[in-house]
Order: sequence, then structure tokens, then C-alpha cells
Amino acid sequence: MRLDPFYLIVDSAAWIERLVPLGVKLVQLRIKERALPDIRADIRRAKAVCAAHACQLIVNDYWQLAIEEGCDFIHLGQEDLATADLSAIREAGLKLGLSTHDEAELATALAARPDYIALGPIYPTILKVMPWAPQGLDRLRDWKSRIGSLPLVAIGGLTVERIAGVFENGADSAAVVTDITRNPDPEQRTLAWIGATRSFHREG
Ligand SMILES: Cc1ncc(COP(=O)(O)OP(=O)(O)O)c(N)n1
Ligand SMILES: Cc1nc(C(=O)O)sc1CCOP(=O)(O)O
Ligand SMILES: [Mg+2]
Repeated sequence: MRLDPFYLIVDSAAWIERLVPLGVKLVQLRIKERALPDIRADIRRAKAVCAAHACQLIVNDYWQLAIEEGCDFIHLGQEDLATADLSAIREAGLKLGLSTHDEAELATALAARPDYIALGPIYPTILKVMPWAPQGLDRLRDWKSRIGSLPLVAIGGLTVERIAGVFENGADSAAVVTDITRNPDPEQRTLAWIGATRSFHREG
């Protein structure tokens, strides 16, 4: 499986409606602290936009809703994974991306046979408080050597200016939140990301 090199992460269907039509091909809907009916409604809206624009939608955390709404890809962290029903996820045909932050988490993630592994935070992030120091590019390269052909997603503190560094050190896809959503011009920044990641599409 190949991932698009530009992996946008946003917290609402409204963002997806705004940015996906610009040419985004891989997007995660990462909603926190909203009521389940609202989240379901956003998943439906996001799914419709992504289908219309040939964009892969990945639902964060809410794997039961993703199954019920006929989605095909979820992302789980290690705490999510500990309580998720992997058999139900597999039986529903969903692909699975998993977060990792240290050696133990990588072993746990690989045992779950995911479709990609994410490593973060590569650089300091302002999105959320994290107990891990920035991993850096050497660690990213080490992760790639361990997971081989399994796609590797770099996340945390990424900016347009940092894109080349993560791909030169083993990333297959670069995930981003604030460099786009807190930019004064999110549309222009999205186009800059599309342009800057274009040359990192993998063959196959
Ligand atoms: C691509 C990608 N990588 C890592 C994460 C983080 O997942 P998690 O550790 O479960 O934390 P939350 O995002 O749920 O706060 C991610 N969402 N996407
Ligand atoms: C949601 C998330 N997970 C991370 C991890 O390391 O698992 S870093 C992160 C935040 C990514 O946002 P930004 O691009 O604004 O730094
Ligand atoms: Mg999570």
C-alpha cells in the first residue's frame, strides 16, 4: 500500500470541505471532545467530500463510528489500540494506521499488523502536550530501517520548510496540522504543501 506524501489532519468536516477540493489526497478527521452524533455527522460530510475528490479519508480514534459509516481507514494511538476490537476492525475491512513514540510502542504496533506506522513528534508541536521529547530525523531513519516496506508517517511540528528533511530520512508521508490550520492563509499553505511534497510520491 502507498500513502500520499502529504497527509493533512484537521478537526472538522468544515476544514475538509474547504481544503480537500484544492487537491489534498490523504486527510485525517481528528475530532476531540464533541458529542457522538456531531462526530457521526462530520464523518458523513467528510466521506462525501473525499469521495467526490478521490481523497483517502482516515478517521481518528472513533473506530466503531468508522465501521458503522462505511469508512475504510482508521488511525489509532496506543491507548486507543488497547481498547479497540481489532478483529471487528479487520472483519469490516478497515485499514489501520498506528502511532508510535518509543521502542515498546513500535513492538506493540507491529504485532497488530498495521497498514502504516506513524512516528512523532519529529519536532516540537504546539497542538498538544506530549510526554516525549522530539524524536528528530535520525530516529525517523532508524524507524524506517526497522519497518522496511511498511509505510512510515512522520508527524509533529512539520512545516513546508521541514518537508525535504523527513523524506530524505525515510518518511513515506508527512502529516501536518498547525502549519496549515493556524496559517493566516490555510488555502495557500495547503497548495504550498502539495507543491513541496509532489516530488516525494513513491513508485508502485
Ligand atoms: C498520523 C498520526 N500520527 C499520530 C497521531 C496521534 O494519535 P494518538 O496518539 O492516538 O493521539 P490523538 O491524535 O488521538 O490525540 C495521529 N492522530 N495521526
Ligand atoms: C496529533 C499528533 N500526534 C503526534 C504524535 O507524535 O503522535 S504529534 C501530533 C500533533 C501534530 O500537529 P502539528 O503538525 O501541528 O505539530
Ligand atoms: Mg488517538
